[in-house]
Amino acid sequence: MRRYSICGAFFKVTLPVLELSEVGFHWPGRTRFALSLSNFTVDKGEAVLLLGESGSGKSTLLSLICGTILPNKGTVRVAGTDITTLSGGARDRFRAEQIGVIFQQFNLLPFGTVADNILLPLRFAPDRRKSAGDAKAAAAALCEQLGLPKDVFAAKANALSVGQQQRVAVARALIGHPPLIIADEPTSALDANSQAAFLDLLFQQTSAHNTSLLMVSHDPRLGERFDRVIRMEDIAQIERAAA
Ligand SMILES: Nc1ncnc2c1ncn2[C@@H]1O[C@H](COP(=O)(O)OP(=O)(O)OP(=O)(O)O)[C@@H](O)[C@H]1O
Repeated sequence: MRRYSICGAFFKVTLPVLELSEVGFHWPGRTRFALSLSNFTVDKGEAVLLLGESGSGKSTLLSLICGTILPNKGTVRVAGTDITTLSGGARDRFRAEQIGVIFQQFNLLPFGTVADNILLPLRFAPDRRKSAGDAKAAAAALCEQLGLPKDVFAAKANALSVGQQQRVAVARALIGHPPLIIADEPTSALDANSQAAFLDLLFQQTSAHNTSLLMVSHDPRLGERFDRVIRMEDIAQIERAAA
């Protein structure tokens, strides 16, 4: 938070948790897809749904936000830090500290236990570990809040149902309260009832900690649950050269 003084009166300004400015990106060696985006922000505690057709660059944008790829130009600020200025290793550590990621296929360690999977990001993120407090107890509490039975805590991830794996993926993203949660189509494989239940769980947790959420989906019906709905074409220009 910054404080500004105008005519002696102080105003507090909360910086966005995410801010991309004047970003340009194309995949190395590929000239057929280029993304440019002048400005996009997500505020603290805001839940934003990002819609877009297949191939419109949604996952590419999430990768730029997570710093797994770098833009050719522009800035990507997460919690006030321009991640394009960080080295590869520093970016990995920064991501582990600041961003909880829920992948489409959950990306759990299949032979790791539920506890191993939930605690994984804390291994690379000492500040997030501190903020989790007693990490094992925090993981167990998240399991309980997310409706995972106690006896699954020591089970291997590959022995869980899809719904249980999804809850583990949510717990892994939430542990230690990172300021930003990124979710890439986490509900695409679910029926309508399970989608609603998943969003209930996610919103309960993000609201409790004023966490920002950016979720990608193909499904505009989810929009009513979010503070803001945007389409890729509203925020980015995509150039697709002919083959
Ligand atoms: N690792 C990669 N290397 C090269 N090109 C890629 C890579 N990943 C995606 N692309 C290309 O970038 C473009 C946008 O793909 P992206 O996956 O970001 O779209 P999307 O909107 O997430 O699609 P979907 O909804 O189908 O997941 C496509 O032309 C795709 O072929």
